[in-house]
Amino acid sequence: MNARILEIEDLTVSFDGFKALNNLNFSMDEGELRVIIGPNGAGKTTFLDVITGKVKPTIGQVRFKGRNLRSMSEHQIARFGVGRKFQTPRVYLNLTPRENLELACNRNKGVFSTLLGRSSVTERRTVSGLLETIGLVAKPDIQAGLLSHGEKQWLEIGMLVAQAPDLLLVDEPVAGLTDEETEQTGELLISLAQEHSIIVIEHDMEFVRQISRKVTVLHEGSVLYEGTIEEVQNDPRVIEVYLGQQQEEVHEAA
Ligand SMILES: Nc1ncnc2c1ncn2[C@@H]1O[C@H](COP(=O)(O)OP(=O)(O)OP(=O)(O)O)[C@@H](O)[C@H]1O
Repeated sequence: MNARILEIEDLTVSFDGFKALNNLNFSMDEGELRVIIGPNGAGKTTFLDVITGKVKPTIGQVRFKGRNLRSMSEHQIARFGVGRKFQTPRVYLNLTPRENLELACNRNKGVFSTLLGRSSVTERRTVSGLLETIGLVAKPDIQAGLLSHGEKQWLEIGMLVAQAPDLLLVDEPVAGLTDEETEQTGELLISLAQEHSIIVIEHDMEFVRQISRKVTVLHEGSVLYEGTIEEVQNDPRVIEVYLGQQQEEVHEAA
């Protein structure tokens, strides 16, 4: 059995008395690719905020690699192995994909020395490996601003991977992507899951079906249900609070 990478016990986060997370319990093993779904306001973003240290638990604890994160700053937690990908890509648009990845590989060595100096052979090999992983071998030297939205997302994922995080948190990676880009993003995350533990928050159920092994459903700040995608889709409570509403939205939009 794999070791636990993340263990969350009795976690409550209150904002002025309102419980965004309410006595939440959660755990995942090393090497898992876990998808988290749930209606708007369920607490998904707050859940990621607590893992990265942006928000501290009001009650309860988050243990990552066996260590309670309470006393650690956001920066320390990032260095300890938690990488986070936000919804909007945060890449340097005026630099090329190769330069963006070089910066990420050298983040600890200082930005200016990287821009001015030559990268070492090892770093170049790492960068070319990353370009291959994220499917940008054909476009290493164009301005990142000219990449499609999906390609920018992959570039940012590559920049996170360059930091070799143990746990990768990915917030709605396929919002606004084409069907083809969505599928390629799924393939990328599945391939990364061989070396990293990954949590993905997503609303796109087609995408969830593509990538997921185990799905956690959040509702009103707690775990409502956990299971395979088939189990989740057939659970009456999940249908009532989330999937049923999604169906209605699709019909209304049609
Ligand atoms: N800083 C804050 N102060 C007060 N309330 C907050 C704060 N952050 C989040 N909340 C509230 O906590 C609840 C959970 O919010 P959260 O953003 O975590 O949900 P979510 O599941 O990510 O929703 P969405 O899918 O819409 O992004 C919401 O009701 C939100 O209004």
